[in-house]
Amino acid sequence: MLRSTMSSTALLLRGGNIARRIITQAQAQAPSSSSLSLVASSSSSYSNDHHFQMRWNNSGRMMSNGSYGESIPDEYIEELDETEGEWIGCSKKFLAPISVSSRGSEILNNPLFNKSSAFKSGERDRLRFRGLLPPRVTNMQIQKERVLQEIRVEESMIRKHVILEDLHDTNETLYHRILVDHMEEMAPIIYTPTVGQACNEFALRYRRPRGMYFSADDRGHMAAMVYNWPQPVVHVIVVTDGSRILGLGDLGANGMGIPIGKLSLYCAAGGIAPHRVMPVVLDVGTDNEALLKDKFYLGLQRPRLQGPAYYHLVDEFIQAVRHRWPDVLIQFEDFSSDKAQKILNKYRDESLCFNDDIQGTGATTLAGVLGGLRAKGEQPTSLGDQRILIAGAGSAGIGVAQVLLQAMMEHGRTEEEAKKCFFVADHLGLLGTERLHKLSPEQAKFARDTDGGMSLSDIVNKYKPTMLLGMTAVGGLFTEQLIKDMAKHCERPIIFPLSNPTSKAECSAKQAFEWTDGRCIFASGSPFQPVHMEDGRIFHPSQCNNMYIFPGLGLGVTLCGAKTVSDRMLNVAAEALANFVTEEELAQGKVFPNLSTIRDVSKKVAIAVIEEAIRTGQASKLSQREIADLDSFVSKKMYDPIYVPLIEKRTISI
Ligand SMILES: NC(=O)C1=CN([C@@H]2O[C@H](COP(=O)(O)OP(=O)(O)OC[C@H]3O[C@@H](n4cnc5c(N)ncnc54)[C@H](OP(=O)(O)O)[C@@H]3O)[C@@H](O)[C@H]2O)C=CC1
Ligand SMILES: CC(=O)C(=O)O
Ligand SMILES: [Mg+2]
Repeated sequence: MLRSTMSSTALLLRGGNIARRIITQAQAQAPSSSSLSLVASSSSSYSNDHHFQMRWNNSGRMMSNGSYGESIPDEYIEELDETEGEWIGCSKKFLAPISVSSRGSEILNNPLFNKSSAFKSGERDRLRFRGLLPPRVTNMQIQKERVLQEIRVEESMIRKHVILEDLHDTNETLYHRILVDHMEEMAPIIYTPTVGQACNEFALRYRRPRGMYFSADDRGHMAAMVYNWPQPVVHVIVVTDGSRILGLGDLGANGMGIPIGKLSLYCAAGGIAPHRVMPVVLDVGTDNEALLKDKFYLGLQRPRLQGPAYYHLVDEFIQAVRHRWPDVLIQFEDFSSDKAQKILNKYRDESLCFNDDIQGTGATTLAGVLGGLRAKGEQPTSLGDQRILIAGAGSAGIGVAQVLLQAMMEHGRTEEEAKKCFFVADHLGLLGTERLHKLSPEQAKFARDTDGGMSLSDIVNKYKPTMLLGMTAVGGLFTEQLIKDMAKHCERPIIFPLSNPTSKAECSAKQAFEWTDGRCIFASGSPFQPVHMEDGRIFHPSQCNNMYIFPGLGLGVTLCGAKTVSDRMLNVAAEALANFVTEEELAQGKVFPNLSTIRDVSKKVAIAVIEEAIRTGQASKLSQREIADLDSFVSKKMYDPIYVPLIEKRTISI
């Protein structure tokens, strides 16, 4: 955008490219200007909130915020000239420099700032590490190719994971660039299924600190401990107590791999800046016998805290982080189901938090189910006509049931009518009212008056469900007979084995397609390869994983300043995700968009969530101008991993 007056020209720019060329362009357009102003909104890197101005006058003098000026150093211009970037709209994208107080090897050892061989010669001099790097300067593209080559020649998924996490610990910008550009290939490495193995082997492979640990021994210290975190502002925390990591059970402090993996997705898929996230393990001990005896295990080797002592510890942690960062979003992740719902119920109305396994999974599955109905040529309103068998009555199973129930009610069903659509089973069979006293209030809602204890197989044959959703963490639970019975009663059954990692999936994609002769609509928690049938048909399984919801949900609520995460927000997030699936994808049997589009998905989810926040008066941070163009506002705020010029703090302060 170019604003011009008689005496000055201001360019409003975003992102990054070449300062000198911008100035030249502006001079050409406004040759009579006596001064030029570049207003660079640094949404591009490091920050969702840095915003500063740099001004140059026509004789090449640079003034920061108009108040202080000096000549632009030649090497600085040269460096910006060489910077990669792209044009945005009619204007040049400008890389807003980051001023740093560190120097020399401190910068090279800081993964947020390090660019390794991509540091230009001017930066090497100014920041005093000339000679500490090999002389040849390469760009990010070359670096990316080298890492991709290293990953691709490696066959073991865990070794690929190690390569990527090493990069994460040394150069976050390159790490996130690779995730953004190759999400489909990288997600199974940094996330499910490989993150399961990474957690199992976390202590063995421990290298560098990442995240924070609050342990049972830290009681009374947490309010002070939060100030040990080096970043002044945190937007998103993912916290686990390690008690139910994927479907792998109690992994104690080894569960740290999950918050780290989820937050990588927050940055790459959701556009939250990496220095604004904090992975956390609440180490309350472990009941995993093997870990209690493992000499390499790094968590507390004692039984888990239980009862009031456990909840006091959780509370101390929440109060501590809220004290330092009142607006931070807390995502509860992989807490065992007995604790998960209680913690959520306690904090959900008073602070910005949600439980990903309950609510994120619920919203994601709703989107998949709506996609499935579309694929069958049915309207969303037909949701309330479905018969839904949910195997697994833990956080995930009940979370999905709650979100689907809510959606049915939004489509006009009463709660009593909607509840009749559900058949929820645990390892004792169908939840029935005869064991209400043993069920949580959330489970009790789905208990049926008749047939309590009925097996999955009997439920399928008696009630002829149209959907079979698995959240049991029991690999192979969906047998050939069960799936064939589903297909006998329903032309196009929706079959979602959602347990993670792959070894815990209730059935594989190949099994589901083969046993239904290709008629099922399939999605799984962990990814499966396309299935090639003997008759030559190819089926494309989708991945139904909460990664499609939480990054956008988090982006939306943190950008708009929401105080809580409401049920409606989950519902609109699910609809935004469902609407993103194209007719072409549906025709291929996919009910989720391709992972390569996940940043766009997250943007749409964030916008839907913000619109809901605006509707309910929760969007306290937004100006009228931002509200008027949410698409551009959210796009601008999304972190994009590109190298930003580093300058010494004394030159310009942000
Ligand atoms: N795809 C995704 O996005 C997500 C997937 N998940 C996955 O879902 C799974 C479950 O998570 P969560 O709910 O927290 O775990 P829980 O352990 O709390 O729940 C598991 C449930 O499965 C039941 N179950 C166990 N065996 C059987 C059986 N043979 N038949 C029927 N039900 C059985 C358990 O019953 P009982 O209590 O009686 O033993 C329990 O109700 C995990 O594998 C997790 O990775 C979770 C979140 C998101
Ligand atoms: C995906 C996820 O959150 C889980 O399996 O727990
Ligand atoms: Mg989880």
